[in-house]
Amino acid sequence: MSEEYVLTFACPDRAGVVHAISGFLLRHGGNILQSQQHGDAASNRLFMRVHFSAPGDLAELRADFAPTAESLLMQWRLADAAARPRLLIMVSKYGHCLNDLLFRRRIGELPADIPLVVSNHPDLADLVTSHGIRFEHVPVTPDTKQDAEDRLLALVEEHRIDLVVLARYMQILGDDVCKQLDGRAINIHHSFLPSFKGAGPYRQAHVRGVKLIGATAHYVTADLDEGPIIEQEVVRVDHTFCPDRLAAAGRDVECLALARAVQWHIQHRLLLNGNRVVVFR
Ligand SMILES: Nc1nc2c(c(=O)[nH]1)N[C@@H](CN(C=O)c1ccc(C(=O)N[C@@H](CCC(=O)O)C(=O)O)cc1)CN2
Repeated sequence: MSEEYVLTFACPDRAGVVHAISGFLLRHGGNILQSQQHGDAASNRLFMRVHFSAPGDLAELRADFAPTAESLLMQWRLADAAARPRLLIMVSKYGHCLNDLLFRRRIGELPADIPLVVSNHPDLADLVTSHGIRFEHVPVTPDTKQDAEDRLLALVEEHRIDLVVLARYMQILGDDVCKQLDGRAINIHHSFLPSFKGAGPYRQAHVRGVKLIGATAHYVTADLDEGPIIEQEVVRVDHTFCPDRLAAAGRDVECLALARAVQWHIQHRLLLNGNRVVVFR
């Protein structure tokens, strides 16, 4: 019986890479469903995403592909396209992005399991439990920050989490957590980065008198709001918008940018290229 898989890789760009991929697929009776590639001139690296169907199993495919990947100096991943990833969502007091993701999961648009939601405030417990999902309140103070982050990593391990989603979580994660979650944590920043990093971007935007505000979904790194950008969305504003109205206008674009980024990550459409992201939409 054929299963569906997604092969993603990056490697030094050279003649013969696509030939090697097609040879691998032919050996396994593979049928390409979607293939995308990007040749990055600056780094002379080739990025590819190949969605294909093939009989056989993941372990067998991985074992057969490994020597090819090694010979081409590939950074690669071969995933089961039907596997349901496990998400841990983190939130503070603003629940619009959390609510949007929970709704998308409930209607089947977001094909992922959400074993639990973690928050440093109790405010959104009812929303989470109304979806039948565990809510874990992990308060954060300067004295408890390390314990809170240890707890987070323990929960990630205990629940076999594939992706941590910071859905307007308003605490800065420490260097160790960021290292442990490298490439596996996405944040929604409520500005059109690189403008207005850090706290209070809508207040900053109001002071600056901007005519566009936006939201940026990015991978989390130790450098606050500097992580590789995955998706951005903007909305027009004007001089009549106070900071609260800017925040209200921003809510929809925050939800949209984050939902797209999470969806693309779990569909294996995102490949890191240094501090940039190749997005095979
Ligand atoms: N290591 C990282 N941690 C976090 C990131 C990140 O990119 N790297 N993104 C933030 C989210 N964020 C903006 O999107 C953000 C959150 C919090 C702050 C901030 O100054 N927080 C204060 C406390 C605020 C409060 O208690 O209400 C602080 O931590 O001192 C700025 C930006 C999530 N974490």
